[in-house]
Amino acid sequence: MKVGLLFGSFNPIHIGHLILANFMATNTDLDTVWLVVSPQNPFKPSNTLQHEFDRLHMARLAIADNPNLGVSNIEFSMPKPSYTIDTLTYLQEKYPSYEFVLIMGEDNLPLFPKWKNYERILEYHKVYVYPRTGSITTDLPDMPGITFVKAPILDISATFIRQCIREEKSIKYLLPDEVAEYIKVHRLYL
Ligand SMILES: Nc1ncnc2c1ncn2[C@@H]1O[C@H](COP(=O)(O)OP(=O)(O)OP(=O)(O)O)[C@@H](O)[C@H]1O
Ligand SMILES: O=C(O)c1ccc[n+]([C@@H]2O[C@H](COP(=O)([O-])O)[C@@H](O)[C@H]2O)c1
Repeated sequence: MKVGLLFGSFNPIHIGHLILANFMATNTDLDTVWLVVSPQNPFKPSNTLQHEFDRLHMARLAIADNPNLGVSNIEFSMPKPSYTIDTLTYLQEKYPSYEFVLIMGEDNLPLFPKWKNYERILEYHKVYVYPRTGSITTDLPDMPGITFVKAPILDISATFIRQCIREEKSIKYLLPDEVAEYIKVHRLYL
């Protein structure tokens, strides 16, 4: 089984993540895509970060009706911040017969050479990159094993959604209704 792993803060999950993950699961050689919710990205401040259990719950709500996608909370029981190489190693030990492919949006690529043991990630795993606006991917070191997937560009981000909520603007259609309702009921991101 070939499993794509989309690591992210999902703060909150939005249709960009969902279209990306579904596209990878249905238009590439991947059998399924798991969204791995990271408690703490080593490179991101935590001041705007919603509690990890809220982010996990929203991710589960968002993919509930999609058999192509799964959600993993594997990093919740691992040391923080969440280093992807450690999670990949752990998952590979847990599921030795699976092939794990790392999925990322193009915006993550310029900083990828600064990730913990990124060369080891490339040695053991393929990486599929989804295009994203505003990403500068020139002057990167030669990174074999990276595939750029041709797919529709989705100009949407969690930052924009958090800003809409703060400014009391509508977030309808930017994320699934169930997630919007959860955010409203629990008064998140205000
Ligand atoms: N619209 C998008 N197009 C392509 N990739 C995306 C998009 N949104 C998120 N991703 C990718 O999904 C993964 C998780 O992203 P993340 O949870 O940080 O979302 P985000 O919208 O970038 O959040 P934020 O705005 O808070 O930085 C990353 O690899 C990111 O590049
Ligand atoms: O392993 C690393 O050194 C590393 C450095 C930066 C980011 N990451 C991971 O990349 C993922 C993308 O994060 P985010 O916040 O952009 O959704 C998230 O799972 C982080 O833990 C991992």
